[in-house]
Amino acid sequence: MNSKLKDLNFVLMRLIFEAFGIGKHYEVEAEKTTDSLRATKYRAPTENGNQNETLGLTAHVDKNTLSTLCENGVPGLDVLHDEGQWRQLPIPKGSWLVLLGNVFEVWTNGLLHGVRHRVMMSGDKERYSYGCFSTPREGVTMEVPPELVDNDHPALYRPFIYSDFLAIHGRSPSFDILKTYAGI
Ligand SMILES: O=C(O)CCC(=O)C(=O)O
Ligand SMILES: [Fe+2]
Repeated sequence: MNSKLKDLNFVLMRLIFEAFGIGKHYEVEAEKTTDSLRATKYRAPTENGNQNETLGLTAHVDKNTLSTLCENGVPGLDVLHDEGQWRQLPIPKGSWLVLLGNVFEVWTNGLLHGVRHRVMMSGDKERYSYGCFSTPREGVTMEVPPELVDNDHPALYRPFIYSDFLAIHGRSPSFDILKTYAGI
C-alpha cells in the first residue's frame, strides 16, 4: 500500500502542475521529492476524565508539498475556512484526504494556499490517522516557476533552500511562517 500511496501523491502533484501550466517542471521537481509515512494516535478526551473537546494537534499549515491521510473512522480533523470558521472534515472510509502544504504556495506563486488545519478530539474513542507526507529533499532550492511571474504577478517568494526553512521553522504553528521567511 505504501508505494501506491507515494504514487498517488506523485499523480496528484503532476495533475496540479499541469493544471497550473507548469507541467514541464514536474519531472525535475518529482526527482527532488521524498516521502515519509506516519501513524498518529490521538487519545479520547474521556480517557482523562474530560467530557469536552480537547486539542489533539495544534492548528498549523503543513510545510511540505502534500499530505494524504486516512483515519480509523473516528473523525477529528478540522479545516479553517476562509470566512474564519473551523469545520470538521470526516474522511470517508476507504478514502484519502489530501492536504496541500506551503511548498505548493511557492510552486503556484500564491495561487494555491496551504490548508489550515488542526485535530480536535471529542467522545470516548481514540483516533488513529495514517499519512504519506511528500517533502522536498535535503538541500533542494525552492523557487517560483518563471511561467507564473509577470509584471502583474511578481514573484511572492525569494528562492530559498527548503531544508534551511524547515530547520529553523519546522515546528512553527504560525500560518504565515513561509511569508515571514521567504516572502518578498
Ligand atoms: O492526524 C491528522 O489527521 C492530521 C495530522 C497532521 O495534520 C500532520 O501530521 O501534519
Ligand atoms: Fe498537518
